[in-house]
Amino acid sequence: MSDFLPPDHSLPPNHFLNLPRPDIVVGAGDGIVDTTTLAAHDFDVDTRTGFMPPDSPISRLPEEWEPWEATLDKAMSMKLQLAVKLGLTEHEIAQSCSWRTDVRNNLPVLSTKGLTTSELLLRRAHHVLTYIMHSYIHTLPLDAEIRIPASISIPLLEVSAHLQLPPVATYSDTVLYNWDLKSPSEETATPALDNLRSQELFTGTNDEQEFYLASSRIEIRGVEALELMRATMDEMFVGDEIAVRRITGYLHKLAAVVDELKSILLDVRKGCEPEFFYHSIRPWFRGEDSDPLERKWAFEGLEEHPEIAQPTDLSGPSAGQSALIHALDIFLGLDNCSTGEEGALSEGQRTLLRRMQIYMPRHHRNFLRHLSANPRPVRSLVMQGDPKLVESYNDAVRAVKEFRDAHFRIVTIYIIGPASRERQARREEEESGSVENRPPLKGTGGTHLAQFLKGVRDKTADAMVTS
Ligand code: HEM
Repeated sequence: MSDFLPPDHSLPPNHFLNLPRPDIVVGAGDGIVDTTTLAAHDFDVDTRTGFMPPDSPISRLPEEWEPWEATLDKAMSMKLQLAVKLGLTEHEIAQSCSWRTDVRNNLPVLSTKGLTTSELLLRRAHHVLTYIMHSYIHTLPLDAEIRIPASISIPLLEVSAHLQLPPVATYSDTVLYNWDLKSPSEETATPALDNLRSQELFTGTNDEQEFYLASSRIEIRGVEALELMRATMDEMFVGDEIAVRRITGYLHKLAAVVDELKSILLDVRKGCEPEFFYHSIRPWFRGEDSDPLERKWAFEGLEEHPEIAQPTDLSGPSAGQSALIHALDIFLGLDNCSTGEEGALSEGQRTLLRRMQIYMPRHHRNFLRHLSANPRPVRSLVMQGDPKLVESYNDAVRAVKEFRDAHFRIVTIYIIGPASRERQARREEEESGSVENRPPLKGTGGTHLAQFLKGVRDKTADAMVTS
C-alpha cells in the first residue's frame, strides 16, 4: 500500500497502519490481518505526538484522485466567499457559481477502491472531500436546496464508512490530519510548537491557521499529560506506599501541564481576531444542524447505492472532539462523579459530550473506551483519603476547571459576544426599517451554549475531594 505514498511520508513497514486493512464492505481476505483489532491495542497514540500522527499527514493523493485535489486547489485559489457574507459582490457570486457548476458537471464519480488499502490515503480523501463539500454547501445561495452532487457524496460516504467517521468535516480533518512542519526537523523529535503550520484553510488567512494551531499545540503539549496518565496507571497497578508518593508527584505535574494548555488556549487571541472568526471562519464549519435556514443535506446518488446508509451525524467540527480533554476527564473520573445536584450535567448535555466521540478517529474512541474500563481508577485511590494524594488530585482537578474557565472566556470572546452584537444590530435595523434580506439568526452562541459549557465546568469543580 505504501507504493502510493511519497517516501518522506511512509510509515515504518511494521507500523500497524501500514499493514493491509480489511475491506469493510467485502470483509477481510485470506491472510489479511484485521488492523482494526490490532488498533484496539495500539490506539494510534504516539509517544511523541499523542493523538496527532507521528509524521505530518500526506498533502496530496496519488494521480488517480487528482481531480479531487485540483477541485480543492481551485476553490482555495478562487478565494470563494461564504453565501452568508454581507454585501457579497456580483463577481463573488459568479465565481462560486462557476466553481460549483464545474463540480456538478465535470467532476466524475471516482472509485474509492484503491484507497481502501491505506488508512493514510483514506484520511487524506476524507479531508479533501469534506473540504470540497463544505465549500460547495456554504457558497450555495441561501434560498437554494442543499443537494450534494454524487461526485462528492458517493466517494465521501464510502471513505467515511471505511474510516467509521461521519461524512462531514471533523476535528481530525481541520486539526489532527491538517498540519505540516514549517521547516523540517529531526524525524524523531516532537515538533516544536512554533514549527507547525496548517495544510488547507477555507479562508487562506493566518487567523484561521492560528485557530487550528491552538488545538494542534495543545495536542502536542498534551503528550506529557498522556505520559503522566500512563505512569500513574502503572503505579496504580503496584499500589504500595512508594507508588502513592509517585502518583502524588505525577498529579501535581499533570496540573502544571494542564495550566500550560490553558495558556496555549488563551494565546489564540494573539493570532485570531474574534469578529473575523465569528463572521468569516466559523460559518465554513457549519454542519446540517447549524444551517441558518434549517435546510437538510441531500446526498445525491444514494438511490443507486442501497448498501450505503443515509447519514445521520452531521454536526460540524469542534475541538470538543479532541480526545485529549476527554481522556483527562475520564482519567480523573470527572465524567462519572455527577452529584445530581445543581451544576451537574443534564442527560442531554452528557449525551452531547458522548456524541462528540462519534466524530473522533475510531482508534481514539477505542482508547477512551479502554481508559473508561480501567479497573483501578485513580479517583478510587484518592477517595481512600491520603492527604497529600488528595491535595495533588485536587490540584489536577483545579487545573482542568481553570482550563474550562479559560475556554468559557474564549467562547464568550469568539462566539457569545459577536452573536449578541449581531442580534443587537438586527434589532436596530428592524426598528429603523432598514432590514436587509438575510436569514433569521439561529440560536448558536446563545444561552444553550453558555449553559452547556458552564455545566461541564461546574461538574469539574464538583469533583474536588475533601479529605
Ligand atoms: C477560539 C477557540 C475555540 C472556540 C471558539 C471554541 C468553541 C467551542 C464551542 C462552541 C463548544 C461547544 C460545543 C460545540 O459547539 O462543539 C466547545 C466545546 C469544547 N471545546 Fe472548544 N473552542 C475553542 C477552542 C478549544 C480548544 C483549543 C480546545 C482543546 C483542544 C477546546 C476544547 C473543547 C472541549 C473539550 C469542549 C467540550 C466541552 C467541555 O468538555 O468543556 N476548545 N468549544
